[in-house]
Amino acid sequence: MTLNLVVLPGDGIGPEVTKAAEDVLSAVCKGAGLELKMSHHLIGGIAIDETGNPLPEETLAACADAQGVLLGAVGGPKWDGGSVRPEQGLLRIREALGLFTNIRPVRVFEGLEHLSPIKNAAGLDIVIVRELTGGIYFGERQEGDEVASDLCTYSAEEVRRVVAPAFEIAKARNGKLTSVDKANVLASSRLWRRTAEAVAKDYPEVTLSHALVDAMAMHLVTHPNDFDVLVTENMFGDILSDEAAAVSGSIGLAASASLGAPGTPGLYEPIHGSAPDIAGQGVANPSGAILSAAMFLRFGAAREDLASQIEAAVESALKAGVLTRDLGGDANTEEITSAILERL
Ligand SMILES: NC(=O)c1ccc[n+]([C@@H]2O[C@H](COP(=O)([O-])OP(=O)(O)OC[C@H]3O[C@@H](n4cnc5c(N)ncnc54)[C@H](O)[C@@H]3O)[C@@H](O)[C@H]2O)c1
Ligand SMILES: CC(C)[C@H](C(=O)O)[C@@H](O)C(=O)O
Ligand SMILES: [Mg+2]
Repeated sequence: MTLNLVVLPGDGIGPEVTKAAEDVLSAVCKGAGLELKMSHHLIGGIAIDETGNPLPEETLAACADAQGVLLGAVGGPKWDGGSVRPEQGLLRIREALGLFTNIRPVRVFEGLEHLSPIKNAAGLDIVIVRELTGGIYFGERQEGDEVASDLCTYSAEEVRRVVAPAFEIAKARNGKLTSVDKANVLASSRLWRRTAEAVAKDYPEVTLSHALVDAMAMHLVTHPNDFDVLVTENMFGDILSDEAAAVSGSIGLAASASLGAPGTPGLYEPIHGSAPDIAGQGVANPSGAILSAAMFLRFGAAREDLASQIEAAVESALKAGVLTRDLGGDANTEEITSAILERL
């Protein structure tokens, strides 16, 4: 069997962390007798520099043909203020591939409990399911000098199609789902809540509760262990997932999978950005990218066994104290990657 993966390294630390993830994927596939074909394409700032377009047609065509896409990160100060922005490439690829479900697991790894900024995070293991192709990110935008607006629109179908997989994930875990919204203010959130309630009827084994996003932001730093699976709209999910990742010790640890209709290619990327402050130094934490590669094997290749192998190797390297700077250590990207490779 051949796995066909498109790699989009992007900007800043993107190429540093995707290189580490590629090395790990190659090793695991080789060990399992799987052929892994990888091709590299442009996205983000580097794509603007080379083609004027943050998502060249050629990149999109390659992604549409692949089994999965591994992305590093896009953006950076070089392109800030320009009329074309690297982030547009990322939003366009999510939209073009129809990646409406973004799965962002967050865990406090054994041995790293002390790195959490909160005292009761030990054992944290939650999954944030973020809607990824709707809401304020994709609504009508008006940008004037004195007035600007971004419209947040959701249809019931857009809510249903992301809430349903969140229920599936909750059903396979502890049967607990929290839907996060701002239903005390926003009409789109009231539709979100009603729709979640309607979908709940198909999942009698899952207990659905609701939380307002401001309170949820607080719960994540006071008693995050009370939660298991969260589902929420695009912007709330963006913010809460960075917060949850910080609670786990570092944003460098957090992975994600963005999925669309069955049979279509998913996008696998760490949740962090291009980290311009450390780019080019070889010190970025590649764990989020490597764990995203594991999610590719799980969701894009149906190889749960190989995904678990990678996750166990990452956990073991971290537990052994091979830590990058963001985790208080002095290992560089290459050293943590080697430690993970040794454990595979
Ligand atoms: N998916 C993406 O491509 C993505 C995601 C978020 C931000 N961005 C873009 O990235 C650029 C920088 O954004 P930002 O600074 O707000 O967020 P960021 O996630 O890039 O960085 C925030 C902080 O976390 C640190 N950090 C992030 N990833 C790390 C890693 N793997 N190892 C160690 N430390 C890490 C950085 O050094 C920085 O101090 C912006 O242009 C933004 O739009 C892109
Ligand atoms: C870079 C940006 C467009 C992106 C988002 O807001 O979705 C990022 O923050 C993320 O979390 O993937
Ligand atoms: Mg984000």
